[in-house]
Amino acid sequence: MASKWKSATTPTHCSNQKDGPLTDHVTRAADILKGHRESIDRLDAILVYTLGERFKHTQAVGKLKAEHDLPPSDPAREANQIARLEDLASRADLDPEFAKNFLNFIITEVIHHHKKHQE
Ligand SMILES: O=C(O)C(=O)C[C@]1(C(=O)O)C=C[C@@H](O)C=C1
Repeated sequence: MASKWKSATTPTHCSNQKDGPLTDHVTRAADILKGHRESIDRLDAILVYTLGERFKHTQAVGKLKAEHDLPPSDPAREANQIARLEDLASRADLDPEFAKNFLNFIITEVIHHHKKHQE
């Protein structure tokens, strides 16, 4: 039975003979897929290390806020960050709505950490 992957990479004009043009296409597609996946893995590592760095700073901010009795959240700062990220996202060919949701997701976690500092 033909797999989903095979059908997605097999041109309609391709012959089904063993070791023929079909094999070439499949091998080429597998190489291309491997290259993309290697890039994706590198970029995922960058994302994880970048987030780790960001949380180091926000943990320090959380401590500072707790020590000085400052509120965990700063809606004005968040509005600026979101506007800036939406602009960056459009220039980076990333959906601005996705960028906004992603930042909000992270900030929600940060505020949760900040509140723990204040307990
Ligand atoms: O800049 C702050 O005051 C933070 O606490 C950091 C941060 C953020 O994660 O960027 C988190 C919560 C605030 O509402 C705004 C921004």
